[in-house]
Amino acid sequence: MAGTKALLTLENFINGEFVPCNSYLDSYDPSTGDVYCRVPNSGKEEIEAAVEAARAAFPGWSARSPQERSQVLHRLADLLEQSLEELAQAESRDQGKTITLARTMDIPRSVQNFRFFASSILHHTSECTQMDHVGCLHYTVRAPVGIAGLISPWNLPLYLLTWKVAPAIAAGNTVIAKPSELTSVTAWMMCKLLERAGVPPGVVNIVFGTGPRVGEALVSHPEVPLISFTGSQPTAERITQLSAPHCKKLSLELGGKNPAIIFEDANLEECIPTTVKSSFANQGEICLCTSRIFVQKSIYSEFLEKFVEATRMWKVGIPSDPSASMGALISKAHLEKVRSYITKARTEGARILCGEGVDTLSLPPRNQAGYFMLPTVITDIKDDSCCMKEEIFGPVTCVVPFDSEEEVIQRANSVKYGLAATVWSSNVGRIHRVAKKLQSGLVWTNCWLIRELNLPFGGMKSSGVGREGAKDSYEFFTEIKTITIKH
Ligand SMILES: NC(=O)C1=CN([C@@H]2O[C@H](COP(=O)(O)OP(=O)(O)OC[C@H]3O[C@@H](n4cnc5c(N)ncnc54)[C@H](O)[C@@H]3O)[C@@H](O)[C@H]2O)C=CC1
Ligand SMILES: N/C(=C\C=C\C(=O)O)C(=O)O
Repeated sequence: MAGTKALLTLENFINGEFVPCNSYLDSYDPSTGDVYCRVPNSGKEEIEAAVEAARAAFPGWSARSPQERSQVLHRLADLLEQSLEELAQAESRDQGKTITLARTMDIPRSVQNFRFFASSILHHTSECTQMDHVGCLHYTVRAPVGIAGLISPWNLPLYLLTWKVAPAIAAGNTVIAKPSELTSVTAWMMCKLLERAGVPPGVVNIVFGTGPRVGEALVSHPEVPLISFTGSQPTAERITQLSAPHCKKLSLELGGKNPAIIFEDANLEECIPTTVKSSFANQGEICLCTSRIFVQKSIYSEFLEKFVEATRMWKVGIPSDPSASMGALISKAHLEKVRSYITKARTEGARILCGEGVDTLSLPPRNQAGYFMLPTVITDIKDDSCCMKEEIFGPVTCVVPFDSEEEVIQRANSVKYGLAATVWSSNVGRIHRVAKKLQSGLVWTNCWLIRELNLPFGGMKSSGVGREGAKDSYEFFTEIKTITIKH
């Protein structure tokens, strides 16, 4: 444990109050490798206290009208927006992402998550059918499920936490959230705003700590009937096992091995910068990032040359540098894992065209121990290489050629994941055909990461179970009942 004097020390937020913990974890600044924060190392005891608070708050909160809950969400969105700069600085320091990304994407999207669900909760309708021949009318009603367990990852900390908290409380649930132990700061900062927004004590409880300890205590708790999780596939498997004895409702948003398919009639002027971004945004630490680029043979050489040139312009810098496109990776262990894939690719005879081991990264002396690496492009790699099959979750992308539409669809679908694909072509018929055949929950054509929050978000195959979005999140966070009236 590092010296604790100047360290930022977080506390759990239970029943509307900050509560100290008797044990703490070190949290690192990814840009320097220094410990700068202490995160509560909570366990069963803290989960018990949070469950008690959430249970007590449920009758009052769930009885409020959607309009009343909506107003609270709007107030919270406004307060987050007023703190945008402070939150962006904190997110960038805690996660290693650039300040520019935190300012323009993470925090604005967190604000938008509350505004979006504050609005969408007002517009749901229920179903009604009639059976005149037996004198019956049938209709459905929905009710909040109860205490929602929300587990979020380290790559988009506040963005993904609020994407769960907002729909859960909008629908009338009370929540216990567990952010990643690697990036807990902005969740803790949000807790400071809850009372002013009018969130009653116990409606939002945030308990910090590790997955195996506090995460499992939350998942296993019999009074938490639903778990919404975003993270890795092995953790999802564990959560599924622990939930099974209780038949919990599960929403699992997992990883990807996302293909970009680039046909010879693609507009490369748009495709290249967007594919650099889709490969390396947030250090490649977004489940939607591209990591396999299939390019039609006739334009392969041209694409590769221009893509590598554009990748070399994707500036790696310290997170606080507003001109940087990429900051530091989340942790030393993760950096080593990502690098190990490049070593494996090299051993298999693949070529590294730029980045790790090819180009030189220059950093200020203070940041030499930070978790930085250059965006890396691999080619001459086989489809069955681990770099083409496994989620690397870092700034590494593979580029390979293809001949025909049928072939590329089959190769794009040949991994266990099915989250997000991009297709680049100016032939609209082909775009529809290919998009339809891809085993992918999301297909972006001639663009990437343009989000329509109303529509279903999520993956197929090992990329997850369930969808999130206006209607999908509402359905997940409520139980439906069918009522029959004989008249
Ligand atoms: N959204 C995504 O697709 C993400 C994918 N990943 C992938 O996962 C790999 C490992 O990253 P991790 O941080 O270890 O991801 P993870 O899946 O272990 O962590 C995500 C969240 O789950 C919690 N958690 C971990 N074990 C748990 C358990 N047994 N019960 C309940 N909660 C648990 C963590 O504390 C964190 O809050 C990454 O290299 C990346 O490939 C990681 C984060 C996000
Ligand atoms: N779930 C993830 C990203 C979601 C993005 C969005 O909702 O826009 C992830 O990277 O884990």
